[in-house]
Amino acid sequence: MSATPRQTAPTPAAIRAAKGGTPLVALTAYTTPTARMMDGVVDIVLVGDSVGMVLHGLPSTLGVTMEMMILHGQAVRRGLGASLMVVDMPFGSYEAGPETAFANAARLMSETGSEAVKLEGGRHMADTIRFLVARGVPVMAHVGLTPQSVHALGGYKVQGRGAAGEALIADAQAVAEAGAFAVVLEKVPAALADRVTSEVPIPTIGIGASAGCDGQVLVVDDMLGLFTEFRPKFVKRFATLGERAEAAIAAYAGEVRARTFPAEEHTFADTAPGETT
Ligand SMILES: Nc1nc(=O)c2c([nH]1)NC[C@@H]1CN(c3ccc(C(=O)N[C@@H](CCC(=O)O)C(=O)O)cc3)CN21
Ligand SMILES: CC(C)C(=O)C(=O)O
Ligand SMILES: [Mg+2]
Repeated sequence: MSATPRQTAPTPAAIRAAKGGTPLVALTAYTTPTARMMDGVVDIVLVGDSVGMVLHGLPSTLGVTMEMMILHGQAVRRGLGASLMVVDMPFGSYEAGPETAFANAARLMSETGSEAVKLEGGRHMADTIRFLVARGVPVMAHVGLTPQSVHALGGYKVQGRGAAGEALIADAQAVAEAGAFAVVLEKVPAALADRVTSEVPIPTIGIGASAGCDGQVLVVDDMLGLFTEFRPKFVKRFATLGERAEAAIAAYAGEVRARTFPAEEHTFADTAPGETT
């Protein structure tokens, strides 16, 4: 939406209205300092349930709880003032029905201060999205590869290839018609992502989709090279901070063992005029 850092956060309505313009920039964040680094530089900050895999070592997003999303959401909120904050609804918190979904969405928003929630699913979640939107909960939808369905899908596979493309378009149309202000398209063929983007009236936010989407999202630890357990093809490493961190930790261990750290500059004399620390 803007090249220079934004001063105020866009509203969900502004995100919706940005369809077809300058691509929307989204990233995940899970902590205050990371949120501060991206505040106003990106349009949307997503407290993704990927936090379970990225920061907690879980094997999938299925074990992520409301309590985890609330704790990380509160941390991110403290670091943000000029980007829209969206919190993922965790597995099990919205699928049973609209009422349960509303209770949990309201809890996420009231306890974290987020402006919106995101949930996974297309046509089968349309009634729930409509219910939430009618009650003041802005909803970002997520179709294509929906990681909370990893076992039902049989892995983190490309979705919507061949004849399955029509069903994916119907999913994206359904969430738009239900009132979602944007939709994440994950791991779908580029040509399908372009078709969804041209046919669906809300912004498409791609991850493993296409540059033709109305915006892009990545997991921040992936693009910084901090998370290296697995690397989907759609991840570009804009930095290799993990390697640099490992080198720094090894250097520290070496200097401690060689007694070269701490050096004199890191230690304190018994008396020092004017020194208070
Ligand atoms: N660090 C991280 N990045 C993500 O993008 C991410 C998470 N965690 N956790 C939640 C979900 C899981 N996601 C994933 C996970 C794996 C692939 C993937 O492409 N995995 C394999 C292929 C597996 C297969 O084809 O069955 C790969 O090639 O790396 C894609 C999205 C996206 N989300
Ligand atoms: C990758 C994004 C879209 C997500 O859902 C997450 O980080 O959990
Ligand atoms: Mg997620």
